[in-house]
Amino acid sequence: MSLLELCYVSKEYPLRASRKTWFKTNPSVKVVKDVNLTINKGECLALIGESGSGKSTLAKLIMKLETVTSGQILLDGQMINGKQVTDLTIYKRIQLVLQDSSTSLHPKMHVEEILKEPIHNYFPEQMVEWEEMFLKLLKLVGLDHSYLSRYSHQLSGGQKQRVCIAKALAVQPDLIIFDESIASLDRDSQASIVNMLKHIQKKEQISYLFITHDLQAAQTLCDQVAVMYQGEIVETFSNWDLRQLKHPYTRSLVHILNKNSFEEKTV
Ligand SMILES: Nc1ncnc2c1ncn2[C@@H]1O[C@H](COP(=O)(O)OP(=O)(O)OP(=O)(O)O)[C@@H](O)[C@H]1O
Repeated sequence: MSLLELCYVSKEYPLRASRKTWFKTNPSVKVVKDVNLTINKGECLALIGESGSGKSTLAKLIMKLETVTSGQILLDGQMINGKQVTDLTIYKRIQLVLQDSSTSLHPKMHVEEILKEPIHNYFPEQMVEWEEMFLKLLKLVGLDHSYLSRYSHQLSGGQKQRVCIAKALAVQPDLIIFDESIASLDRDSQASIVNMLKHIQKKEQISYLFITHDLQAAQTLCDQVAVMYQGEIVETFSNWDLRQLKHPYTRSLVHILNKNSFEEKTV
């Protein structure tokens, strides 16, 4: 059953920031082109593609951080890219975890306050049980209660990402978008967070849109992969068999992944 559907979604940016007049329109560039994409309930979809192919723009369009030029974004069949839907309604159902957690964590708030904020905003009636909720959230992301009193500068990169994930989970969303959320971490932290996300997804039945350059992580975590190339979704697949992939760009990516894992095994 589909949770999020993108129907012919496009985004154009003006090439220059000049003013439009009656005799002249600004030239624009289309960075997302008629994208059709579905994320089912409880599914994890990876979005891969070369730098500049439009992946983050797509995430921003879903989160209403950018306006759609044309097309529709539907959540449970309801259009969410119109003016009538408030940002709060969207953020209650969809959360975004970015690569650079330092921008998402207030430097003067300790972890307890960071986690309290979404619970206070979205579930004020549950504030009485907040202590229990914090501990559950921290446990889900592999941290213990001793982290509640720490400030973000007292956390490692991996721990900061875990707190950001806990903050997103506090809202009890249906979908979490991870935009290169583990890219800045070392290999061990990446593997550990990918395993943790897999565990959380199975336990909480949340859907993920996992934007990444890391094909190995996508293979471990995701049920389906969508490939973006120059603003278009050129292929969607669930079988990593090179012979079944059609687009040359996907084939070259998977070929490199297979070669690297063969070399790792033979070292
Ligand atoms: N506000 C903007 N104004 C004009 N062009 C923009 C704007 N934001 C993004 N772009 C352009 O849109 C294209 C897609 O950018 P986007 O950040 O979505 O790519 P991406 O696939 O996420 O890349 P990466 O993997 O490097 O993060 C790029 O060519 C970028 O320069």
